[in-house]
Amino acid sequence: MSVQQETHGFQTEVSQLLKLMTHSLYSNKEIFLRELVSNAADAADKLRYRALSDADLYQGDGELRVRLSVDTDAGTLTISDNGIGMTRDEVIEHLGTIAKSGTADFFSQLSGDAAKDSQLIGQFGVGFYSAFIVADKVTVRSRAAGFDADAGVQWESAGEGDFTVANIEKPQRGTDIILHLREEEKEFLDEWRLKSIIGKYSDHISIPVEMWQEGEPEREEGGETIPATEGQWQPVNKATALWTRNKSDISDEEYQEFYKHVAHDFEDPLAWAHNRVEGKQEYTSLLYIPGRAPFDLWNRERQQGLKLYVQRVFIMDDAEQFMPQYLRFVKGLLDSNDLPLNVSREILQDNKVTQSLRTALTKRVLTMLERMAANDADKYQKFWGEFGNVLKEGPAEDYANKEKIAKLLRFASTHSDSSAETVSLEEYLSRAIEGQEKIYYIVADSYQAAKNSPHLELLRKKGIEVLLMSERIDEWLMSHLTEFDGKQFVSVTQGDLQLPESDEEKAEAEKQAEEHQALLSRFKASLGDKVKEVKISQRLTDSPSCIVTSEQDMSSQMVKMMKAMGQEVPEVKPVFELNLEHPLVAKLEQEQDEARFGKWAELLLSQAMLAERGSLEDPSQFVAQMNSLWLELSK
Ligand SMILES: Nc1ncnc2c1ncn2[C@@H]1O[C@H](COP(=O)(O)OP(=O)(O)OP(=O)(O)O)[C@@H](O)[C@H]1O
Repeated sequence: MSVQQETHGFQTEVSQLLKLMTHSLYSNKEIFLRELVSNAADAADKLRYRALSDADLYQGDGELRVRLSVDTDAGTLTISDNGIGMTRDEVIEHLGTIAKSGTADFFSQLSGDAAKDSQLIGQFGVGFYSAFIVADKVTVRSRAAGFDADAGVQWESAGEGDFTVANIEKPQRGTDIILHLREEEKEFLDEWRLKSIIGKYSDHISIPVEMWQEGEPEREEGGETIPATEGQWQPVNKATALWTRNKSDISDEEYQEFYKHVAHDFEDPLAWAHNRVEGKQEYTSLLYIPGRAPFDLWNRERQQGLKLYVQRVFIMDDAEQFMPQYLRFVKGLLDSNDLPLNVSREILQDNKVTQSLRTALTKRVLTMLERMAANDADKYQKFWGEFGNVLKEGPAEDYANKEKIAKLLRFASTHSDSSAETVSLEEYLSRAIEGQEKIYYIVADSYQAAKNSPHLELLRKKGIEVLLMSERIDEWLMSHLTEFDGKQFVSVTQGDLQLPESDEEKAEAEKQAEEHQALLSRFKASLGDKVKEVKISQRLTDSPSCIVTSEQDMSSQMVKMMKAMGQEVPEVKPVFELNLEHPLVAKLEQEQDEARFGKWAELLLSQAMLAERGSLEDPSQFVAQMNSLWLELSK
């Protein structure tokens, strides 16, 4: 008997997800069981946690477990737990909406191409809704811990546009998920098939997953009477929390499956580190590097962090205090013996134990990445492709580990002709030329702009490698990364390059500066306060001129970034550099007409500004000047 039946529509994204799932996950249908058992285990964890402060919640039933049962006549498979359960409001909220921020954006990216979308959906996680991969109707009966039998609720849906909810009597606490299997999915009624799926995906779940074992009548065997046995629920998984077992007893597959449970991911992780620490601090950690960035990695409201256990008892999901922001992609768990069982987010916030755990775990992740980089370059490259831009936040956030993080960075460079970020700083230094004391880099709007920048000309000629950066985060990174292995970073668009040069070269440069002092002064007089200074360039071979910013000023790239964020930026006057070898500059030196000289000088400056900044304050003036000179020349 049910009362107060209501019909609700699914949130649009849920309807989209349901449609997509049935089309794109057909090749790996059995994962629905992993997802539902994983939810049941989470529900047990949550109840155990709540019961720490209110033992009455167990209502005399503290043996938490999941049970699978089949009804071959009805064609149903039921996954039943005695965990925390759900109230009517919770059922409506949790099984009708997706509570992740950024979900709508995510769905707007889907292409309609099943193969592509199934890749994306793995990033998203399907959880409960995976029930509809194999069922054409799903009934959920739940009763929240702490309520009486008449507070049960029933949810039912055919997975199309809507679901119904009604109040019911439910004698036991917890949740039953009843799958009305599609005609072609009846294989999931088979006991052996179910056992093998549980063995494959759910061995590591810390509560028992049980199936009913029929009793046997009394029988005679070899003249002996074997007494009748009664039917009973039998566990079919190992039911010990994976991280409490010995490393040597755990297979890679088990680690991988456990990852999918804690991370709600579909794909295998790239690497993991499982450590038990005893002594002053006692804890076990199991940390994973995912194989792919989640869809909401850059979403500020995204939940992140480790699952926290205290003495084997689940305390909370997404404990973000144990990892710095720049390692926010790390998944896994921490089981501490030093934190109190009643620990809350507030207590964690400024707690000494938290601090030292965070330091230790950060180090573990960095070591894991170092190992990956050293032992499996391909894998590391995959990691870098997914999470490199997050790791670049590291030097700004974590001063103590700056050098370690710097070693893990990868860049594009003039050494290869590819935009792929593969060059490490150690590799860069191993190719430094004789006398090169600096690490040269350029930050530009795109790889092409960086690669073709006139500022690189002389360095190219001298065979000095330059790191080419063009990600949004790079300017920020470089404002915090000032040296590596005792060598300073130098932006090729800023200040003095301090290139290695011989005594003759030095003497030659000084001589040139003296000889052409008049030209420099003429330029300065003509351009006035449009420029800070006019200099002979050390960087150019092919271009006539370029602008650079002096070391104390904000770089052009930083100015652009601040402006894009709507910030006021003080005007930065460029240093104007001339290439004396260039015929245009040589010609100008001969120019007698001061007015004409002025026009040429302006034009050169505008060109250099355009090449460096990508835009001009007054583009139409530039065009007019150009046209007028052109006309004059063509006379
Ligand atoms: N067996 C259950 N007992 C109690 N609550 C449950 C159960 N199954 C699901 N829920 C509730 O429904 C919510 C949604 O479940 P769902 O599996 O869709 O997402 P999730 O587990 O939060 O994350 P993911 O989608 O990544 O698996 C859960 O967070 C939980 O609150």
